[in-house]
Amino acid sequence: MPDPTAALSPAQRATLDAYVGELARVNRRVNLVARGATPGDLARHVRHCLEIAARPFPGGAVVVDWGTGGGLPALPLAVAFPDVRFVAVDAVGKKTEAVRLFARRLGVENVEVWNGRAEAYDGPAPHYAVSRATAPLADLWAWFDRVRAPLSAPPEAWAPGLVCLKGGDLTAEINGLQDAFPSTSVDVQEVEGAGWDDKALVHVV
Ligand SMILES: C[S@@+](CC[C@H](N)C(=O)[O-])C[C@H]1O[C@@H](n2cnc3c(N)ncnc32)[C@H](O)[C@@H]1O
Repeated sequence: MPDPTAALSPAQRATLDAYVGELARVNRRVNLVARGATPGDLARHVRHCLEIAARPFPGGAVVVDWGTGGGLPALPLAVAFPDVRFVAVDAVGKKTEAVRLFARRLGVENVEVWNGRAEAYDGPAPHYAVSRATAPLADLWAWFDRVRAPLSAPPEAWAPGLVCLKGGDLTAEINGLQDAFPSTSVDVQEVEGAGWDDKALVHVV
């Protein structure tokens, strides 16, 4: 797949660099990304999340990030798509507070946070869900399907649905999804990993 950062402006790159600095600083006291992650590791996490930018989200769309942790992938995507509204969801208040702080410090105005379990989400109705390293596909889809709003997207954009980064053997996960939701269809593309296992970009509609 092409370099997901190629289309970013110098200002967007600078914001992402500043985000890596903020993540590194706060990760020392709040466990946002793997303990001991270096700034180089964190930059690879950010780049990995931008694989989701392979296709755009339409302007004005609402995208929910299930289990955002320190803002991954919501914050890098909010920088890449400034006219899309991202809602970063996490059950852990310290994490959503950190994401709120990052967004304020970086001047990223199109990401908001929702603290609580995804099963109980009652924030803005999403047209899309994104996620990385949070839950099996069947859970991610169930959370999204309960609250989703319809949207007609242009052909170059992601078709409304779930776009997530996954690793390992996906066969059991896809079977579990399609047992629970037989009308879903799944597309899997291999993407560059970043030294760990999350090498598939999975799109569910
Ligand atoms: C392994 S971390 C991944 C964080 C981030 N997506 C990343 O790629 O760095 C999983 C996150 O999902 C959150 N989480 C897990 N289950 C959740 C649920 N049902 N509702 C909300 N957040 C959840 C956890 O609190 C944790 O922050």
